[in-house]
Amino acid sequence: MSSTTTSKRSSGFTPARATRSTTTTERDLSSRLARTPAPINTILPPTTKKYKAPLSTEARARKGSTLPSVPGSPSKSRPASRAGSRLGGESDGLAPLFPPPKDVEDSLVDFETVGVDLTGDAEAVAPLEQVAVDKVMVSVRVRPKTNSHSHSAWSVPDDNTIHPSSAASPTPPTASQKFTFDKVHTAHSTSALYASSARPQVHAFMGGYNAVVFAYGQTASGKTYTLSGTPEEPGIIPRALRDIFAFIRATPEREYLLRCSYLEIYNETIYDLLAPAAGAGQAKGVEIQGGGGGEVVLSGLREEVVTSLANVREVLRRGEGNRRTASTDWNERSSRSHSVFRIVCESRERGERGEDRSSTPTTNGRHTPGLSGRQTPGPRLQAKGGRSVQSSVLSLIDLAGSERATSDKERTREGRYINTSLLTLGTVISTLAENAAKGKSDHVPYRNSKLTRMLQPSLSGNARISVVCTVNPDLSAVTESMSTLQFARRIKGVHLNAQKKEIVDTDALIERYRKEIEDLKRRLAEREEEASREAPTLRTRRLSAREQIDESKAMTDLNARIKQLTKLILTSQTVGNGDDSRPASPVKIDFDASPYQLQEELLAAKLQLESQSHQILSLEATLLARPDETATTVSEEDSEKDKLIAEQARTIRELENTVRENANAGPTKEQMEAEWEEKLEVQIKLVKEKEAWAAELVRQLEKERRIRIQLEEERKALAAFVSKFDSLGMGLLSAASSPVKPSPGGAAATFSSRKESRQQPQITPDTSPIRMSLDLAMTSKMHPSLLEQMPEEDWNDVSFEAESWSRGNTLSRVLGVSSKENRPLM
Ligand SMILES: Nc1ncnc2c1ncn2[C@@H]1O[C@H](COP(=O)(O)OP(=O)(O)OP(=O)(O)O)[C@@H](O)[C@H]1O
Repeated sequence: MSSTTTSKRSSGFTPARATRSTTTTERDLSSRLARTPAPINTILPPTTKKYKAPLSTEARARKGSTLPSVPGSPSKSRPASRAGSRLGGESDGLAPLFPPPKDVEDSLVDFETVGVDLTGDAEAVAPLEQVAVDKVMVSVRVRPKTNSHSHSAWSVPDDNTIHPSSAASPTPPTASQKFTFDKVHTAHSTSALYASSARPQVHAFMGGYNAVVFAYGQTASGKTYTLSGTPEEPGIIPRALRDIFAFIRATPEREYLLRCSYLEIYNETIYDLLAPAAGAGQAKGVEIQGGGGGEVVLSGLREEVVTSLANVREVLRRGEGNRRTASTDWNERSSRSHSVFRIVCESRERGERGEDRSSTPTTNGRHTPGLSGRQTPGPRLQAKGGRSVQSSVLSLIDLAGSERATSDKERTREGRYINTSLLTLGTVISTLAENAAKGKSDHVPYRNSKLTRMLQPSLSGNARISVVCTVNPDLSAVTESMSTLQFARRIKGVHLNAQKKEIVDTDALIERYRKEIEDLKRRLAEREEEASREAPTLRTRRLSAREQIDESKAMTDLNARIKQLTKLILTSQTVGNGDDSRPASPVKIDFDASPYQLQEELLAAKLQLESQSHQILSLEATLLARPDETATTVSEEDSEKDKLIAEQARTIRELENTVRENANAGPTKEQMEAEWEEKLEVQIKLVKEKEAWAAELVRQLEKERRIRIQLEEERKALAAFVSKFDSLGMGLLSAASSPVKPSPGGAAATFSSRKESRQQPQITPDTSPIRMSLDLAMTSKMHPSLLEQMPEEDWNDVSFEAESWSRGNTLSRVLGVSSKENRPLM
């Protein structure tokens, strides 16, 4: 069992179901209304027509009814009207005050059966004030047993009496244990209860009286079920709303403005259930102002203008969704607050075209009758002094139930607030009843709780009040049920004196709207008149295009505002059947539109028609011009298209696959970059090494080149010397004295033979700084030594300078001259 406070969302009723039944019945009603003069008000005196239902005590008594009398039921406090006596049958005309339909649908028939045929006789109208009820209407509803095997604690011997059953009390009930009320209900259905206990208040409200209906009782006794109901069994609130709209439809001589508000009193704070933040629990509290004998003003409470049943249902649903409910030891969805659904109704008489009838009095001071030719209380009110608007409030209250302390702290705290406010309500009621019974005027502690303070104007007399006390049939709840019945008995003693409220035109919203509409219409007419004074062509020439657009926009705006305001004011013609399920009429004529606008609309419609017929003609022509093979062409085209589409789809699939594969298979870009960076570094390192090696190689080559040059020079010098030596014949001389035997051919031949065994300077791998034998070998091959490059014949041509040779020990030193100086002599 959850102990959290939550929003109550599901209670309500099924719009569709409620709607269907309404539609049929209300259509019947409309047709009947068209045939017969419409009734003025359901709470007006009756005709001689039959009534099968419970009449008030007095009516029953007068009629000599066989029905048992109802002790303590509402009594008439004022004299019967002339109308009542004149109409015969019912002597005082009060009997149908609580018309008794079998079902809610029948309620609509009541508008006809209750109606008074007053055609042409204004004097026959019974003043509404004179049919005021001066006592609270009290009903008891015993909830059905949840366990069929258990015994009910209560016996209901007739429609008005209740006492403890033998299961609850073995001895016969004493007088104080027998309770008599206006009605005792035991049925599962709310239909009969609504008809007897709430509809009269709803009708009084529509007639200009404040009215209050509230449910009082122990927790889980059925208060919310009675007020809100279920989708299958609508409660008092949805039924009342349906009746309100039916009432407007049946009253063509008046126009209405309806506003709704929905609040709850939780832990002694008032919350607006329609405030946008209400659902989030952040709604600002509502303050009660005034109340000292006058009206209370609920400052900060949002009121929404409603124009249809669907509209008001939406408001109701929204508010119910924001109510605080929680699971308790006794009720799975217990209301943790008192909730109040309020409807404000402003109404006034209307003329033939909706204008203010009160402003067109006839010469004899009376007012022109409406279309139906029937009279309403309106003219009489007007005669009292100037324009007036009736304003009334209907409050439908679902009180939280009294309860014992629970194991849950939060629930106990809530329960304490609930019990305190209910106790205050009980005290207020007791004091009021005592004051009324003993003619006293003791202080009434209205201010001790928000609930009683808010109800002060109603409880102090200025409202029709109906209370439904709900009773739990369980034997375990006898004490609480007894206490509920005692409260019901006490409240029966409270005296009421409800008065109609007439407010001056400036205070009423309906009047403000009507005035604004009239003002807007006047401005529109002025503009039209101005426009019609000039010929259209002249006007078009005089005004610039911009001015024409502005003017047209201003006219449209004026018309839109007029329409908007007109929509808010409900009349029998404009109010829908409420379910919004009937398809809209194809032709909608706005009777409030100006001739100028109607002409404009007509012209636009004609132009649209013309252009549409042109379009149709040209389409027909195109169709005819098409060759017969259209069908095949079309199918071929279609198959081509299909192919193309299939191909495109395949390509897309392939591309998607490729993308997917690529995404899965290959390394990522980052990985590639890292890998390539590594490779690049290796390459750079290699290049650097090669550069270093190349530089070293160049250095070695330079060195070798210098050595070769030197050797070359030495060789040349030597060759020159040898040749010189030979030419001087010194070779033979020396050979004689030399231990070395001169070879045949002289020094040149010796030189030549020695050449063979000559040693070449080599760069070995050991000498290379980088020890790359292969490269070095290749380099040696690529760069052969200069000696090797010298052609063989050159050696033979070499001549030596004998003098140079003789001057030095070593060859170079011997030569001691440049190669140029030692150039061989030719
Ligand atoms: N007349 C009835 N017929 C059938 N079921 C009913 C009737 N009255 C009450 N119930 C059922 O009894 C249960 C309790 O009713 P409900 O919530 O209306 O009590 P409550 O008095 O509003 O309680 P609380 O004060 O805790 O909010 C609900 O399940 C409701 O459907």
